[in-house]
Amino acid sequence: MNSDPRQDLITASRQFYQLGWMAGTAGNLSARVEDGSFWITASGKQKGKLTEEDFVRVSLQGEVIENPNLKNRPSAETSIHQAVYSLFPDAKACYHVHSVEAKLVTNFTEGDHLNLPPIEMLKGLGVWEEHPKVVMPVFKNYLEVSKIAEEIGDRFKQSKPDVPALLIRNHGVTVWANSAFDAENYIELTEYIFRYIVAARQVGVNH
Ligand SMILES: CSCCC(=O)C(=O)COP(=O)(O)O
Ligand SMILES: [Zn+2]
Repeated sequence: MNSDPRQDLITASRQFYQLGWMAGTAGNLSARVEDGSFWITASGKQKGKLTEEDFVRVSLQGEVIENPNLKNRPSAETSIHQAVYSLFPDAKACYHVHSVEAKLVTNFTEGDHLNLPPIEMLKGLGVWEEHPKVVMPVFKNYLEVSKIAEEIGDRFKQSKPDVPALLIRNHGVTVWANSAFDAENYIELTEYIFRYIVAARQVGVNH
């Protein structure tokens, strides 16, 4: 585990910003350190040009334990990162982005999950079956973010998801992984899958 993951987070954030997945201040990224606490983007920062001062280190319980700029507040969505790290103790990074497609696909289901197409890219998310029937959980988007985090905890304590990712309706996608490197891959893979779902609809392909 990288003892200070902020440069990895800065690089990933810049790339996602350039791809339009973290437009303006949208999205938040975090990564854990040895003691179980995690560095997370401070709230409201422009995601294309973060510096090490634009992060806050918080404990698994959400207490701020290191803050290079006293004007910083942790991301408004820190409680979701806390829920993810509590549910998945091996997770070392948690990335949340707001692409257009991640929002669009949540309108293709009224239920609490999205069916994923049986495409090769699922292997990158750990699904190696021949004809996979895999879903991604979809959660309601509450103004009170702690309610989203609570519902994530309640649902995933009952049963773990097929893939290390979840959607929040009309909001965005969140992934978690054992390293910052894998979390970046998972964001790229999920975004590809969402683009594929949107494109398949447009040309009338039904899985
Ligand atoms: C313009 S984005 C609205 C808030 C949000 O959903 C987000 O991902 C960024 O919030 P943060 O507090 O982490 O900057
Ligand atoms: Zn968000």
